[in-house]
Amino acid sequence: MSSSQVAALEISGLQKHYGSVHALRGVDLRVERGEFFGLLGPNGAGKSTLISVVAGLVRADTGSVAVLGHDTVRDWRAARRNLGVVPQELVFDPFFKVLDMLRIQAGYYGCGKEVWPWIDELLERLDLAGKRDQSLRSLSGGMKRRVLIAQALVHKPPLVILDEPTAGVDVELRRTLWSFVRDLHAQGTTVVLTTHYLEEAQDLCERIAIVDKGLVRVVETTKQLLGRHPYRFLRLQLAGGGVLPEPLRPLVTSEKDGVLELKLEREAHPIGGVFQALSSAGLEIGDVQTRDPDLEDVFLELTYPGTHS
Ligand SMILES: Nc1ncnc2c1ncn2[C@@H]1O[C@H](COP(=O)(O)OP(=O)(O)OP(=O)(O)O)[C@@H](O)[C@H]1O
Repeated sequence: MSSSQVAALEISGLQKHYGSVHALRGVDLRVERGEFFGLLGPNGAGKSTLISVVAGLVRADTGSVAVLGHDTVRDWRAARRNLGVVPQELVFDPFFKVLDMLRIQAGYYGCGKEVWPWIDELLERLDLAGKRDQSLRSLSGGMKRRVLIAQALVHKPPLVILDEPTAGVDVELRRTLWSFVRDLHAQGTTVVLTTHYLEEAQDLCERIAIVDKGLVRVVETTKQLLGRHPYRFLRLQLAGGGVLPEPLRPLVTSEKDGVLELKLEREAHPIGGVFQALSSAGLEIGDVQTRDPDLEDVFLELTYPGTHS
């Protein structure tokens, strides 16, 4: 990955106020071409505002955005041609038929009949082929969401931004969508994803930015993020019950059906020490498991430090 090449997305010094709410406080972010990039953050962090600015739907107070080197204000046409955004909200004319709407949408990007086979492929891949002649208002919420995804891709943009694409959708659509997005990515499309399903982000994204209170707090590879977590978790069941010795009690994060989960600092609390303390207290271990932190643990630690104990 060379920083001398044109980035898929380059965001510099972005600030946005809504009245007295300072939604973006100077966001800098660079997404390289070909990346599968995650944008995570708690509710109200500013992710949707950021995406709306990139999409040209909201104007920033200061700062700039470039899509494949095209400034989204000065060179908005080229920027928009290179970008496909799947928004959270469903926005389209309910009286259009699915196929007509997609062809019209392609026309907005200056694309004609040459993309019709691609539109057919989109309908096929998103399991919409049987709905092509139905009006949008007659579709279920899940089907509408599929159309929204197709709509963002009609012009084959090299950068695709998906804002919470799986919020409230069923397992089948989630699977269809991810298999399709993985294929797009494998063919060279840059993908930026926001999701509250951290498991999805952990599985899919190569690099992740965590946004909080209008600022990018961390940008790291998913592997680095997971590795930076200073804890590991130990689940144990005591054979015949018993009470944990005093020094171990503050480490317990949960207790359910006789299974205790302890959060151990890697350096300060080696697992051997825990076993020794149990044995000195005359306690016998029935069952034991360790768990490395997942993205959810890291996320909570970074965005709500101290509250995740
Ligand atoms: N149109 C608007 N008018 C006023 N305030 C807004 C508007 N849109 C967003 N905000 C505020 O800006 C801040 C950032 O909101 P934003 O929707 O960008 O966050 P988010 O990270 O996308 O949250 P979520 O995960 O809940 O979608 C919040 O305090 C929100 O209330």
